[in-house]
Amino acid sequence: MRMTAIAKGFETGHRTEFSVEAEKAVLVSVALPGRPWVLETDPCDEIRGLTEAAGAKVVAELTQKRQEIHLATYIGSGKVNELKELVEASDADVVVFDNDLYPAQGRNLEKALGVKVLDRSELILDIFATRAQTLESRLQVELAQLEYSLPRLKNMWTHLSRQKGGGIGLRGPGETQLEEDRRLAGKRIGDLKEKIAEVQGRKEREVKSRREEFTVSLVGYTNAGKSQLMNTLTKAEVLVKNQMFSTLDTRTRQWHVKDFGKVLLSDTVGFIRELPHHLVASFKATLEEARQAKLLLHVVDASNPQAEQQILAVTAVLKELECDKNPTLLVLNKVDKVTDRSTLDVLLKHHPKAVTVSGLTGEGIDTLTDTVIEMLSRNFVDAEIVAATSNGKAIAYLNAHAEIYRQEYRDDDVIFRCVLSKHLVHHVQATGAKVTVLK
Ligand SMILES: Nc1nc2c(ncn2[C@@H]2O[C@H](COP(=O)(O)OP(=O)(O)OP(=O)(O)O)[C@@H](O)[C@H]2O)c(=O)[nH]1
Ligand SMILES: [Mg+2]
Repeated sequence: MRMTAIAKGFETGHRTEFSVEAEKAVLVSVALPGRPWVLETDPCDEIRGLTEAAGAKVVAELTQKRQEIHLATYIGSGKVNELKELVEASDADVVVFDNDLYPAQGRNLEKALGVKVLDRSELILDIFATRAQTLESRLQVELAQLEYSLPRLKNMWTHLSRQKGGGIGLRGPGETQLEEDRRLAGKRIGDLKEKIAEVQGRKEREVKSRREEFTVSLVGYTNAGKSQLMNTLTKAEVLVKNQMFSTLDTRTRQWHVKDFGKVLLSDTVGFIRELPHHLVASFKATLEEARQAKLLLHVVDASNPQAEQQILAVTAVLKELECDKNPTLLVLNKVDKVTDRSTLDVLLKHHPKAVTVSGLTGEGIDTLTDTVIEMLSRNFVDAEIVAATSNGKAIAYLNAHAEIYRQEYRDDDVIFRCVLSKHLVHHVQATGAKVTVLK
């Protein structure tokens, strides 16, 4: 089944086999020592949201607490039987695991249950595949899907070849087909990587060309309210939806910040805990704006009981993307929806520098704006720079990196008044120019 999916992917540019549109789904979430949240009041909350985002209808849910996974079927055999009964009673078409399965576990479960089994990564990849609109995100999703499927393909192949052990003359068309699929998949991965590297290079240059501008990126957990905040701040009309992964492509809009000037604000794809690693890697190009932003606004749904864990998940992804050194402001959003004030107080106690807002009602937006101005100004200085007219290095450097608002010549010197990123001051000084910080 997975192979057909891959073969199809070659023609259409994205996989459709795992699409769970209008199907009835049974959810399974397994609590393991590293996944404590499964024990909370609504353990299937997130996987339910994901399944619905993929277009399926949830008909039943099952949870199990385990110390370690069952190697063959992830859950124990008693639970497999219970799950089978549940599948039959609810006439389900698909079982969705909130955990990631080994390829063999997926196959064993499909055999035992008689229905399709998807794991968490496959489900997320499926949502991305059906949402990807631009060429860039389609390439990125296809690469992530192929990379996720390839080991599964390999595994199937070894399994078959072992079965046929020493089978000279027994090599059937099945195996040839598998080898062929594997070869094709490998080649396609290579082609995709090349194309994505091209996109990435173009994107990096494009974003770098805006380096003198004040660039701010909205990042955060999926459904945290990033797009809503973008609309409120810039009067843009990007899609806002109570659905996970509504936004896949980065959108940049001008934000006119009172008393400060023009800022470029970007809305980006949302993150999720246990985000498939391949997806993070292949979405680097889409997240280039965030990687090069002067300031990140980390948007949090403060009304979600799991807000703290979501903050941790986002921080982990930012680290993987090497964005963890960018100045970041934590924005506790959806305060209008917070019913229990004490949960907000706990969040503020852990993150005393955070600001509280509601992208929907506009509450707290002024404070957010003031803090953004303060943070952006803190990283930049107004400077007067005196360089000899023969100091080509300094002049080229300033033209490339500073926002020059006045330039005059005196004797053999050229005098610039400009706004410069603080950490660039010593680079300019290193060229022999004299830098005076004005404020
Ligand atoms: N009550 C309330 N709801 C909000 C607020 N901000 C956003 N929402 C709702 O939350 C849902 C998600 O909002 P989006 O702005 O699409 O979230 P996002 O972070 O862009 O989500 P993805 O693009 O899917 O990652 C929508 O139903 C919004 O109407 C807020 O301040 N208060
Ligand atoms: Mg969005």
